[in-house]
Amino acid sequence: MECPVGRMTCRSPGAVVCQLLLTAMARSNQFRLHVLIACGGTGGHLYPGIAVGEVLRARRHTVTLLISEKKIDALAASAHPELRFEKLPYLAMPSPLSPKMPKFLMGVWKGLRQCKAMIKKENIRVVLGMGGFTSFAPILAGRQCKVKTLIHDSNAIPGKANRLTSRYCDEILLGFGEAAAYFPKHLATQVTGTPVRSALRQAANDNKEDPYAFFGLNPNLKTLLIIGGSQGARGVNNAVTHSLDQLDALGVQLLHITGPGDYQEVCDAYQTKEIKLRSHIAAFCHRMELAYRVADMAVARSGASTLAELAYFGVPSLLVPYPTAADDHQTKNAAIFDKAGAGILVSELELSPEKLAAVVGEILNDSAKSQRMSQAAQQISCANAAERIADAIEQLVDK
Ligand SMILES: CC(=O)N[C@H]1[C@@H](OP(=O)(O)OP(=O)(O)OC[C@H]2O[C@@H](n3ccc(=O)[nH]c3=O)[C@H](O)[C@@H]2O)O[C@H](CO)[C@@H](O)[C@@H]1O
Repeated sequence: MECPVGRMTCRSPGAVVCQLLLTAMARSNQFRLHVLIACGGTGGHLYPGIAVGEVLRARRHTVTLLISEKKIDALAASAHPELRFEKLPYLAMPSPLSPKMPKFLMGVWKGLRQCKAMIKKENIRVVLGMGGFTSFAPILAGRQCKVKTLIHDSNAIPGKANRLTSRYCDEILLGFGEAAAYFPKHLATQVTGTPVRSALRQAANDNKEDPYAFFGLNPNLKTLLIIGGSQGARGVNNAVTHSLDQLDALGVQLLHITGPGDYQEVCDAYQTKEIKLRSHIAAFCHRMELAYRVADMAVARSGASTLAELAYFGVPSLLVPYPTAADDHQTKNAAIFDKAGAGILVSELELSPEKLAAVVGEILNDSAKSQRMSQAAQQISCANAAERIADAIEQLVDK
């Protein structure tokens, strides 16, 4: 662009101002980055990726989200037509001697080629991996194309894919500081928290929509939210359906999000129960912001995004870690909430109907306790995690 005062002497104040303006404009163009966010495979990777994508778009960067071919990815992406999603084959790493290994390696190779082509063609300058083996090929491709690479791990024990790719990364971002110990000591880590998507953050203080009316629930009753991660949790569903009589006796109403796989079975279990009349059962909920607003308490798995959201909304919780999660990371996630006084950790093995109802009653019938837990949850919330990750990306490019 030609400077309108280009003929002025270079020392004149007008020329200095013009130079400053041109530098600022060049900088802002340079700062319109194209960022590739690899975040498929599960809601726990996808939703934080979406949250970061939303902040980057608001800062006028271009964002492409790489997701897998799994149903949950399509379901989550369908609620975000404003974002660009591209698919990569889903890759779960098998054990080293498994006959599935050649297929996995072939998938990595294909993903690597696809990502490298995309990075070069679309002038992508940053690759952010949100964890899982769907991040593996994009991070390697970013490294090979010499663009900036970052990973974010939202669990207290990081996943295998992130541990492997960390050595190819310029920056390691964490949901919980506890995860730092699992990365090589010479690699620097930064705790950002786990991002919560904007629909949830905007709705936290929005009183325009009546969440009770949305679910057909009674605003005068205490509400127990039951949620088992993005794909539901059989262990949590079973524990709750076996406790319906005890929960009925507490006089609470239930908002039970079952996950698509268990929906029918859960509905059948409620069929003959009184409490069915005070319950809303859904296979999947696209309006989690409304669910958290009605929740006086939650019975939940301890996936990182669920925890970040419970903390954001200050919902006290009974946390039932997924017993076979990799390296038992959900137990370590839940232990952080338990220690902070934000949740109560009960293993799936210990969760009898009596225990479940006792913990629910203990929290919902004691308003001082539930208030303390709610405040403790809000205190450990990193409300601006998405902004912190976007800052880390911009600062890295600026280096
Ligand atoms: C079984 C397992 O290994 N799960 C892991 C998976 O997350 P997984 O997807 O199981 O669970 P998370 O709790 O992290 O995320 C669930 C997300 O799904 C959303 N949601 C859920 C149900 C619904 O009906 N609607 C909806 O929108 C929630 O708002 C939340 O954003 O990756 C996470 C991040 O590495 C880990 O912490 C979890 O341990």
